[in-house]
Parts: sequence; structure tokens; C-alpha cells
Amino acid sequence: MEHDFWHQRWQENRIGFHQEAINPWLQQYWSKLRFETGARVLVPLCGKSKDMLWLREQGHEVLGVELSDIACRDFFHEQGVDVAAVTVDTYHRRERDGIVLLTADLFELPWEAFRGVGAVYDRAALIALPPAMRRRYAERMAQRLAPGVEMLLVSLEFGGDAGPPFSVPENEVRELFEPAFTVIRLADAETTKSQSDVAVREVVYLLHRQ
Ligand SMILES: C[S@@+](CC[C@H](N)C(=O)[O-])C[C@H]1O[C@@H](n2cnc3c(N)ncnc32)[C@H](O)[C@@H]1O
Repeated sequence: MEHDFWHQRWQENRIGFHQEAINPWLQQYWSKLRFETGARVLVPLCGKSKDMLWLREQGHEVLGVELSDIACRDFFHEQGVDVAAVTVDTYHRRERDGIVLLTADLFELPWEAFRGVGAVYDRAALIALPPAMRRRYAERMAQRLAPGVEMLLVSLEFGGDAGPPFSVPENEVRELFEPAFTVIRLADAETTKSQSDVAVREVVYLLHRQ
């Protein structure tokens, strides 16, 4: 998607993807991942997800990367604090109590920004991207993550190519990430796509960087 698409969504507050509750898959399956105590968790395309608060409560440092400065600002504002942004190179950085949010294009971030990442949580990141960008995303993860780093990925499967959110079925997840990652399908459940009655399956994967 073009940057403008997302900036407009945030400006107009059309953020149906945002969840007020902590994601149940995250709570159920995060303990399946292997990481060091307190590992820094990368949350790509993080929006203002409250899941980052849950990860922080588990003792992690959190590194969220998000295109929209509105999202990064509002994440902290909704916790009752206004955190000033510091400009670093081409992006904005806000930090408070172990949560760092970078207002940046994930694909433009330099290597150093990924330093120390020990785990990844992807909810509505891969599925927010059109096909060619999904390939770039998987390549970027393979380039930037150290061997042994694991990712919890929540994907969606439904009929049709329209999006976002896009349907990314298991064969595509494997095609994108293997062999750089081993891919384990952990669980799935039927849900309903918002604003329509299309049957949608949410699928949770554990990815292990080889
Ligand atoms: C579907 S939303 C999901 C947000 C969050 N993961 C959640 O669960 O609420 C996708 C987010 O990715 C952001 N985004 C899109 N392209 C991006 C990029 N190239 N780099 C960083 N963020 C991006 C959008 O602004 C949007 O907030």
C-alpha cells in the first residue's frame, strides 16, 4: 500500500483493525516462543496496539515500528503521557518505560534499528501488505533477524484477493518464509471479517529463523 493510504486512514481515524483488548492468540501462544528473559520484541507495523503493553508487562523491551506519527503519539497519549518525539536520522523516536516507538517505514530502517531484537510479534502486519510488499517484508525479516530469533505470526485466510487485510494462506506463508525460517502452524479458528459476513480463518504460526 502507498504511505498516503495509511496516513489518511489514521487522519480520518478509520482504524477498524485496532483492538482495545489484548489479542487472545498472543496471550495463549507467546510462551511457545523461545527467547531470553526480557528479550527485545520487534512489533512491525505496530499501529497503537495495546498488545505492546501486554508484552511490556511480560518483562520485554518493546520496539514498535509504525508509519503513522499519529499512531505513535496516540499510543502514549492513551496511557496518559505525552512523549516528545526525538528525530533520529529520518525517523521519529519516542521512548517511555521500556517501550520504544519509531515513526518510520519499516523498509527504510537501517540495520542498527534492529539491533538486539530477540523476538517478533506480527499481528495484522504481513496481512496489511499487498503481494510484492509481503515478499519484501519476509526478505527483510530474514535479513535483519539473527539465527534463532522466533516470531509469532497471526495471519488470515479467506476467499478473494482484495485487501487490506489480505488473505495470506499457509502455502504463501511457507513460500515467503521458508527456508530462511522453519514455519510451524500452531492453531487456527474461524472468525468473521469486519464490515462483511465473509468467513475468515485466523491462523497462528511460529516462525524460527534458521
Ligand atoms: C492493519 S494495521 C495493524 C496495526 C497493528 N499491528 C494492530 O494490530 O493494531 C497496519 C499498520 O501498518 C502501518 N504501516 C503500513 N505500512 C508500513 C510500513 N511500510 N512501515 C511501517 N508501518 C507501516 C499502518 O500505518 C498501519 O498502522
